[in-house]
Amino acid sequence: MITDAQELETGVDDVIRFEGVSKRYARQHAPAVGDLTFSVRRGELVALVGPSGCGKSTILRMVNRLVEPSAGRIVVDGRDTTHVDAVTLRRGIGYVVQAGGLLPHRTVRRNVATVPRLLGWDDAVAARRVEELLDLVGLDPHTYGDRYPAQLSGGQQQRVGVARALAADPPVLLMDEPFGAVDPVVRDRLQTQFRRIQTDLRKTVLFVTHDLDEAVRIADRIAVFSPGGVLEQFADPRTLLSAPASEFVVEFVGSDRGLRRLAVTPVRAEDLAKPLVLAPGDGVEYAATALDLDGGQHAVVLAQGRVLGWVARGRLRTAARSGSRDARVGDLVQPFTATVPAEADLRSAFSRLLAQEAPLLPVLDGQDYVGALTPDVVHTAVRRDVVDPPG
Ligand SMILES: Nc1ncnc2c1ncn2[C@@H]1O[C@H](COP(=O)(O)OP(=O)(O)OP(=O)(O)O)[C@@H](O)[C@H]1O
Repeated sequence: MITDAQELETGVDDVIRFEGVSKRYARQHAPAVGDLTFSVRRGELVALVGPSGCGKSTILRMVNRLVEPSAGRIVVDGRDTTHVDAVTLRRGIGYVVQAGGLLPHRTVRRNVATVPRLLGWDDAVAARRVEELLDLVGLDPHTYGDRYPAQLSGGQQQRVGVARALAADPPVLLMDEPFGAVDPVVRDRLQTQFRRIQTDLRKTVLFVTHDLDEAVRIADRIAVFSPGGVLEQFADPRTLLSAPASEFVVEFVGSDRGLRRLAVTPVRAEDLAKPLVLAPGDGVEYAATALDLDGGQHAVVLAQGRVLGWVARGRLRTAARSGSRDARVGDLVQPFTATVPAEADLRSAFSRLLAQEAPLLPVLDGQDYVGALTPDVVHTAVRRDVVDPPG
């Protein structure tokens, strides 16, 4: 039992706090984790990354006391975990492992209901909760509820694992390589879906992954560890990629960190290109002259604030030279096959740009045109982060 006297002060927002925590396994010469101090705020997703054997799983498993620290203490929600009965502690903390860690002889429903049953929930309440959670993770309860884990794909098993960890609505989730056992396409989908769930539920999450790109995509902050569980840097993804704090982190994030940074760099209105804007009714002679004066190679064609497409300077010149007095910009306009939402990140925006023929893409805030994305815009935005790192 926890008494008020045992409640420990934490920073208002700290839900998990490591205070000088070390772990030395029996018969191991070097510590797996050495003198670790850091904390995770309420509603935050922190990814633990680092090379194999650097102590990530050990750190995670000390939170729910599957591994006991050799020194220091871990405070969860204001309580020193060593003062909480380990079984009670574990029931209050969701735990997701690779491949879902499902019980093979239990149906999906029974797997998800594991903790509610242990907590003695009423059967009807638990059953309702199970349906709700399967829906949340995108599995139709009627189709999948009565299947056994072996009758599911890897990605589906993983989703059941997430549903099971969320079943008793724990404030804290520990996830150990949860998407490690599925192929990259499924992994991508699971990450997106989990990020969406997390935006709604705002759990406090510790997430172990080998995959730096996964961490960059889903984490609010990333903790990079070197062998011996040494915390090298703890920062938001953009700062980590823009301003690595040590040689070890530079090496770990790799020479392509500029590319990785695209995923966490927003498209900013002030960076966008502002090509000449024409109307479909403008005559081609006027348009060709205007574009010459503007100095750009392309113009965007708008009608009542809506994007119709683009025209190239060369095409306008040719049409103007051919002397057709009635020719209008609207006759030459080429539609965009894609647009970029203003809230997009540069990685998705740039990949849309690469996938189509036009040398620029319109960026839209809702339906409104706010500027154009070009390769130069991408370059400027990424360079700015290097010169002027965030945070
Ligand atoms: N039960 C154990 N007994 C002895 N040594 C252990 C035990 N569990 C882990 N270790 C050692 O502790 C160190 C850290 O292991 P841990 O599994 O925490 O690392 P990790 O970063 O999660 O590795 P990986 O990314 O490969 O899963 C390793 O050197 C490992 O061999």
